[in-house]
Amino acid sequence: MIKNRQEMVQVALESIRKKNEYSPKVGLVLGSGLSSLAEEFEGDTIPFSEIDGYPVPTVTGHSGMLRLGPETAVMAGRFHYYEGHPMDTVVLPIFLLKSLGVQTIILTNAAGGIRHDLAPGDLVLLSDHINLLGANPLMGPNDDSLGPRFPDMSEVYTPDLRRLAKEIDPHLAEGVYGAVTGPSYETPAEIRAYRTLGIDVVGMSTVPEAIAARYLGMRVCGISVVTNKAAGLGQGELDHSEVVDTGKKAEHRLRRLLTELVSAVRQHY
Ligand SMILES: O=P(O)(O)O[C@H]1O[C@H](CO)[C@@H](O)[C@H]1O
Ligand code: HPA
Repeated sequence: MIKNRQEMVQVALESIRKKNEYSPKVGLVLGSGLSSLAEEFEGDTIPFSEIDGYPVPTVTGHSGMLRLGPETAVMAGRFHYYEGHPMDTVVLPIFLLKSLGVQTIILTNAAGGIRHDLAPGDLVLLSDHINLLGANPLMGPNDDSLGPRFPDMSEVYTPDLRRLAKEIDPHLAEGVYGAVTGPSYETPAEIRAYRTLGIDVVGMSTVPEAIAARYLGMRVCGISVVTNKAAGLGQGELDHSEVVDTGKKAEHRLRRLLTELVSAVRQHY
């Protein structure tokens, strides 16, 4: 299985290297409705369809492009477990970013707000996560040359990066992200249960990527855009088109945070 993943990385890397030779140190993954933020970062745009062996996102709001430049590699779109991908594919972008030279990764997502003070449009800096996916991307044989069999997860979201983000946006909320499989949204009873577990925002991504990135020794920053109040807390039904629309509306504040965070990271490390 591991060989398979590393082969996938190698094949993808070779096709990218035919297009350019950049080795940026900062990587970003853009969640639902956030793909157009890729244009903020300098680089060549490589559609996922031109990366050998790479899948194409099936979810609206994920454009499916890599923007690869001298300073940043931006994945505009991601692969979710609920799309039917194996975990190896869900975290393929993270292994690929690592092989491109990325040392610091900023993971963004759209999420439902569970904590009462969180409203649609708010940004939440992730302080920690709870994995409710029932799977871990590191299951299977371990390649000790990449990372340890039992990687520590006591500080997944690098404190230094959280401090830098709070300096840029002092009003940034912080919270715990809970990852569920989806694709059905949660029931109100599940949301009440997740609140008692200590989950502040809920979504269907990010955690496998964060685990893989820590395993590979990267610094990790996670940022959720609250696109809706979680099930049972707001009015009406949840709808992915509203998630995408609200994500787009929050782009202005996120744009500033991401661009300034990237420059702070470049100065800091
Ligand atoms: O986490 P991202 O990719 O931003 O997407 C979020 O939005 C979708 C649900 O509306 C789910 O895929 C959820 O995880
Ligand atoms: O309410 C939600 N639940 C799960 N995933 C989500 N992604 C955006 N909003 C949500």
